[in-house]
Amino acid sequence: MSHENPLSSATLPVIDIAGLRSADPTAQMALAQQLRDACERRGFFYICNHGVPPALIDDVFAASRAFFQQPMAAKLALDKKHSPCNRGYEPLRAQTLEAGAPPDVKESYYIGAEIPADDPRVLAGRFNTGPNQWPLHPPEFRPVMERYYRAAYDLGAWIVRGLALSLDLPIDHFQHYLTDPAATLRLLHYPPQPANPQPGEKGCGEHTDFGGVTLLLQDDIGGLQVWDTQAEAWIDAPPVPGTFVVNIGDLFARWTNERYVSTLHRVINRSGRERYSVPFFFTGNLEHRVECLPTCLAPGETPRYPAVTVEEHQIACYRRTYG
Ligand SMILES: O=C(O)CCC(=O)C(=O)O
Ligand SMILES: [Fe+2]
Repeated sequence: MSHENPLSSATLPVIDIAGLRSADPTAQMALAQQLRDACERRGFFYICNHGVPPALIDDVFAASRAFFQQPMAAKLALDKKHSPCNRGYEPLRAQTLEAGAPPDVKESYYIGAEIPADDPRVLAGRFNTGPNQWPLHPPEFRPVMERYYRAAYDLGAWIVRGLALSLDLPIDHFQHYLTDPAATLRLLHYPPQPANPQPGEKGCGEHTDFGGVTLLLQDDIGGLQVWDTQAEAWIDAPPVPGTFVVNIGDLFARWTNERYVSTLHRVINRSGRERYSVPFFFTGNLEHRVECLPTCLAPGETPRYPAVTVEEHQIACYRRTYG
């Protein structure tokens, strides 16, 4: 698929989510309304007042830069190929998010919940479940990423609760999905777009995200673009200090029968500088069965997707983008 259409000047909304955690039902419902509008429109928005300490976010970027700036041999010692559960370093051009396009010009590092090798779920071979690979350099990498993983998980769970309210469901509707989450923290590093790129070559090919919601931190470089179906154009999602970019993933499109859209996006780093970003893919309990929500099926409508477990869905998505 190729969309070389002009850029739209439209902007994505910034939603102040302080009310969500307030335990004030009026504030929560007002917020649910804003989330509903943003999710029905484009499935992409910014959030501010999210409660994740700025110093922690700075530490995440600093540790990520320090890791990627090491010699290749040090990074390859932690190659994700050594991990049965997809944890660790992935070199440039290892993943192809856009079918038919050249591989993505990004390197990355995968981190998940730390689950010991003798845990019954690991012994049973659950997808992406197990211990992390932790680099020795920089020394603060592990404590920083573990703190951030918890903070991002907590925030993601609040967004999912807000989405429940936005769909006229009880705030704890997704409680089973929120237990034992298979959430993935990924560090990304994009070198500048090559001077003579292959046709269709990009930092990150156009794709939708696999999970429930994605919480994205980006540095000040820019390059993220979101496809606007109505305008048939790409919208820039520029860096906005103090915010996360949040987007709906495929699981919410399935739950809502596409009332909430899992929107195409891509990254082209035309800045001439290095770009760093940090997506947190909030994927939830692998055993949870995802099927059309009763509040998303009008009389006479049929579900567009068969029921699927989170695990089955994740396995299919990884297979598709890793050949
Ligand atoms: O780097 C970014 O800004 C976006 C990355 C992304 O879309 C992804 O990893 O799924
Ligand atoms: Fe994405």
